[in-house]
Amino acid sequence: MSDDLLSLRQRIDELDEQLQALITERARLAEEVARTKQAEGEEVFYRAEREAEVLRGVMQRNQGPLSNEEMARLFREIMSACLALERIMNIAFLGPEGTFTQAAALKHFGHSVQTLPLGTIGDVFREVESGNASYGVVPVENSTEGVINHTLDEFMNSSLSICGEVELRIHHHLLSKNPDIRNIHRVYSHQQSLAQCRKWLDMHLSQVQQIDVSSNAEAARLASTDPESAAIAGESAADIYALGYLAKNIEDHPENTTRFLVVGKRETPPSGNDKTSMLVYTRNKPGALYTMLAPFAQHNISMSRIESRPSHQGMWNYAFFIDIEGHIEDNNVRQAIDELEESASLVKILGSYPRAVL
Ligand SMILES: C=C(O[C@@H]1C=C(C(=O)O)C=C[C@H]1O)C(=O)O
Repeated sequence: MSDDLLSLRQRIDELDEQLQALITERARLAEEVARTKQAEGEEVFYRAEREAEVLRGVMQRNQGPLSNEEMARLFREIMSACLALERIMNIAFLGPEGTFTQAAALKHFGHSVQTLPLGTIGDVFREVESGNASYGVVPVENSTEGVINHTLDEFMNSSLSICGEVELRIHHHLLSKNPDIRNIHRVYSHQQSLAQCRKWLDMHLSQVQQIDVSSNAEAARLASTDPESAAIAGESAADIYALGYLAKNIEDHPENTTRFLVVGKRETPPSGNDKTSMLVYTRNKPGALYTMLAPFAQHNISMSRIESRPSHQGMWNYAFFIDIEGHIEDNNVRQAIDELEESASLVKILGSYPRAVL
């Protein structure tokens, strides 16, 4: 080994030692925070708003060469490990193991949590409501396929609050036990993923049967038992079921992103850069939508999403899911909602939460 390389490695060793000592000191402080919370009778140890603030600080201070996201991801894991000293959290998600929802849960909470796979979006809500899981993670919209109605509908009857959002770039791969694409006769995947790879499938596997199954992870499991088949799924499913890659990143839109929501029992205080989601029921009368939206315009509040769903409460009533910028504790948001309550049949605040950092 050259002297140059040797001395560089010595410097790295010294830095690692310092880093490790600092991480240990940080972990001790987190333990002290836990004792303080306990002494103050606090039951909730996870603080979404504080974590968002820490991660934003990391990104603001970063000057490269690591990207902001890479640096924040490292701190994400340090915080996750520190929080696990206070309490190991159980995170319910739309399973099985290996779904994108699990990847979203780990992206948001880091890897020092326990993830609990559940069969349906409704089960995720029930498990958090009953207290068996601390938080739940469910998909809410995809940039190519649109909104996930099951999730929106659950909010109509649930008392849970949204306490976070996660955005995940979705990359689909063609995975199989078989090394030769010419031997593939069936492709398994969730119907949304088949739709997201439609052009690629038409071009490369137009003669092959497409089988729509309950999740991408289930597709990967099936492909692991059937060597004449392939699955369209993500990287974690490939790892879990030991499948090889026949083609990578086969999604039609490279910017394909899915947004997930984190639900819990606690309302989240302001983090300094927040969003608020609400459900607004209106009567079907002329100008209802216009009247509903006017307070947001008057108070200079940006709206990032509006979706309508049948309210299931009388044939002509609608429920609108609205996301705005700002926190319910901000004056302008509070005022706009007070005004909105005068015209709408019902306004249900689903939660104010930090805008996705990572
Ligand atoms: C240490 C705390 O508890 C948890 C751990 C955090 C951390 O490691 O920075 C931040 C927020 C909490 O989820 C805290 O509340 O400050």
